Amino acid sequence: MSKWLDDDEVLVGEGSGEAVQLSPRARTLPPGSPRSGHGRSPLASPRSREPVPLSPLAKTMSKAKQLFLLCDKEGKGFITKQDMQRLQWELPLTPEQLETVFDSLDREGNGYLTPVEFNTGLGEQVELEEVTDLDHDEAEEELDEADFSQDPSAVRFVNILMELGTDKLFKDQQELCTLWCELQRDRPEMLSVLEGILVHAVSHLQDTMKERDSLEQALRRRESEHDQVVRSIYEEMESQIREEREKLLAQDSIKQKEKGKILEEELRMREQELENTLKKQTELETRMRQLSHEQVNIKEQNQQLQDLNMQLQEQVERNKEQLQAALAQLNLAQISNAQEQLARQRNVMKVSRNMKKEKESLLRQLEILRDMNKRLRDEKDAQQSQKRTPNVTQALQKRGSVIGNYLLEDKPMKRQPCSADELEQDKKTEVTISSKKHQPSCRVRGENVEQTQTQSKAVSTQQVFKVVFLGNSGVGKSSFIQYYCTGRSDSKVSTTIGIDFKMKTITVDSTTIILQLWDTAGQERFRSITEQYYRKADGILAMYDVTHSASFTAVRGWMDSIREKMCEGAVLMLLGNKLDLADNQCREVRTEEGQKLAEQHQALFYECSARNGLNVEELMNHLAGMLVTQHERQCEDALLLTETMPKRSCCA
Ligand SMILES: Nc1nc2c(ncn2[C@@H]2O[C@H](COP(=O)(O)OP(=O)(O)OP(=O)(O)O)[C@@H](O)[C@H]2O)c(=O)[nH]1
Repeated sequence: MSKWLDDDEVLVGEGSGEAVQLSPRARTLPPGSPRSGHGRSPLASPRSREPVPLSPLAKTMSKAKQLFLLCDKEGKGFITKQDMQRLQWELPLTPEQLETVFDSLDREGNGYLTPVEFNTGLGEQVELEEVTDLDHDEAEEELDEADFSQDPSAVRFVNILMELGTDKLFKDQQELCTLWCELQRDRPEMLSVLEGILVHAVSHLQDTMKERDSLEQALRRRESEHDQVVRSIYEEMESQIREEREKLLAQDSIKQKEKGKILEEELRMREQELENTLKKQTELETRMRQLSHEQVNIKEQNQQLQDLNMQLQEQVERNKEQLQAALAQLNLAQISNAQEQLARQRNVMKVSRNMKKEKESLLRQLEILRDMNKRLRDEKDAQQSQKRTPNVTQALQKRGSVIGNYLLEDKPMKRQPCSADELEQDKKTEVTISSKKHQPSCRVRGENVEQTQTQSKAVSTQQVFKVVFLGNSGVGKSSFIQYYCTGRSDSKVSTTIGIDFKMKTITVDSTTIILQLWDTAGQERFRSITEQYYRKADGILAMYDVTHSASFTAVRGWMDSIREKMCEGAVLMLLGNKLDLADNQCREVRTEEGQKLAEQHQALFYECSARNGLNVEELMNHLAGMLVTQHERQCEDALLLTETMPKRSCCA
């Protein structure tokens, strides 16, 4: 144990583990001491000036303290069973033995050892060993005593010591005995001095020992008090630490709860975001699938289009070839067209020449009519005057009213030619017509002029009405006229070029009238010619094909144009032809549409068939009646106008 302490220090104490340093006390012999003893007794020994060796207990305490510090490396102030295991490198003990030592030291059984418990317990254990060691030393001393008991002087000295009661004080009695023997032999006078010194020393030693004992007791008391104080401080500190720990735990738990709530909220938000993200992902995947599907479709379509493109390119090539062939044909057609156009121009020139001639003839007819009108007035005046003076009649007649002569002689009037060419070409179709009002006769061209009624009497009731047929090419104008005039239908009717006409004589309410049926060409190129004819027509028949909507669309234009240019008082009729085909799902123009258009233009409306003659007769009778009525109204108006006008101006 001396290796842990300096030689001049003494550690005493028990339980607390804290050694109390006592100042080294010089235990010197009085001056003049002959020689120092051998080791153990301080008396008259040269080594008595050396520091007093430590007591076993102090050494134990010091050792215990160091062992405790070794275990409590962290400086906790106590050690556990695990800390105790660190001593297995310092002490020759196994871990199990160390555990046993710990259990024996931990008398309270709380699982840890304070420094007091450790040092006290260890000290007690070491004391037992010391006691054992002391017994061993005593045995050795007894052996030594046995050595010097043979000397009578030594025996005597021992007896003296025993008498003094110091036999227990000096453990190294052999040196004293040797000193005693040497003094007795060499300086017997010094024996009394030695004895005095011994007595003095003994008393001093005894006092010192008593003082030491009292100090040790005081020290133990203080140590126990200190231990108690330290223990109470420890306990207080432990309770404070526990409270603080609980407080901290409580604060931590509140904070952790708040943090937990925040984290839960955050977690919820994250979950929401995650759900949204997952939804978006699902949508995107769906969209991706759709897109890929569409892409596949588009690829297929692309492929198809490429194939189609190839086919089209091939077709284009073929078409190019065909186009070139067509161009060649077109050139040929253009040449033939130019030739045809020349021929048409010639025809137009011819027609216009005819029209000019017709105009001149009409003018001449007008002149004749005026002339006749004048004569009729003269005759009327003559008749009136004859009524008043019957003898005058004969004279007037004689004076020569041309009309009167014609009437008396029953001589037919010479007709004025409508068209010079036509009159020359077809002389056999002459018809002599006259009227009560002495309308002039006229000669017309026509293949089927029907003379239904001719009266041999001088006064004829026949009137001529000019009826013009209009409409697109192919609607059946020529066929209609053909059927009306002949009562037959002909499927092979050639298209009309320019103008053609036929005549038909009919009787309406005992009035015989002649209908001049003007058949116009429906082709657009003759439009300007046809317009000339319906300007002065008495009746206009605008025709369309009920099985051909384009013809109905065209007839609207015709109707507008007719309305603009037709004479006042002329009768307008809208005709839907080819009614025989309307039942075979071929009808393209409904009856209501035709009626509506007719109403818009204040026109009569019929649907008919030039093939089977449906409604043909009826509508023409209706038209004729309207014409007669209209004519009579015009005549009445004219008569009224004439009567109201002064005679001079009338004649003029
Ligand atoms: N089924 C049927 N066919 C008709 C009728 N009317 C005329 N057609 C036929 O229609 C075709 C044309 O008839 P056209 O009389 O030449 O016609 P369009 O209006 O005179 O013709 P353009 O002279 O060119 O103005 C002929 O083949 C006729 O047979 C009808 O009522 N019924």
